[in-house]
Amino acid sequence: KVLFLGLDNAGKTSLLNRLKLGAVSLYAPTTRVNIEQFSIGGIVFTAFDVGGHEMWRHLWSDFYETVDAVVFIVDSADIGRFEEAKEELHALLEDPSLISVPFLVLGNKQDIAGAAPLPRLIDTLEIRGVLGERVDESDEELGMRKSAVKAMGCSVLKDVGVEEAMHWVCSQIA
Ligand SMILES: Nc1nc2c(ncn2[C@@H]2O[C@H](COP(=O)(O)OP(=O)(O)OP(=O)(O)O)[C@@H](O)[C@H]2O)c(=O)[nH]1
Ligand SMILES: [Mg+2]
Repeated sequence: KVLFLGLDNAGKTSLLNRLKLGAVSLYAPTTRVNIEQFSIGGIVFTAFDVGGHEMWRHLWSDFYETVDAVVFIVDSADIGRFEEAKEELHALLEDPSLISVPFLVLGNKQDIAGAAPLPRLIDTLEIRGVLGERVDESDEELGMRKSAVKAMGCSVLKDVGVEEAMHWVCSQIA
């Protein structure tokens, strides 16, 4: 079970359809949640794609208990919303019920000219200190994590980096 989270317009529903159907089209903003199944590398995934609009974010926590991985998707070109994305991401990383859940931070929309490259995204989201298999216990804020955190870039639209991203997720839950 994998949970797709991130701000509205980040590309969660596009990723879901890329993985399930191998194609993307245009989707209305998600209201509540889409749940779909697909299989990758012999693993059957149930993906929960929860609406990213502020109106739906209170639903995110309904899924924390059941998930094996979180994919947090960021629109790498929407620089004006990095602060908001950072706040939501850090709240998730610090949530006690997600402490043993691996996180993939996915810098989507790398195809857009002017999109923040991955290293810049990592710095802006202030996640350099949590990346890795296991977090340094001395990190005061985020040092409680017991699972891996990884950051990768991709373009769901162009289908670049998506397979690699899901490989990493598979490696964490298999
Ligand atoms: N250029 C570009 N656009 C993308 C990419 N992925 C998604 N988009 C576009 O981003 C917009 C939002 O995509 P959605 O998948 O609907 O976003 P969402 O995260 O599900 O948004 P909510 O349902 O509101 O939470 C759409 O116009 C997509 O076509 C990408 O890799 N590159
Ligand atoms: Mg959506």
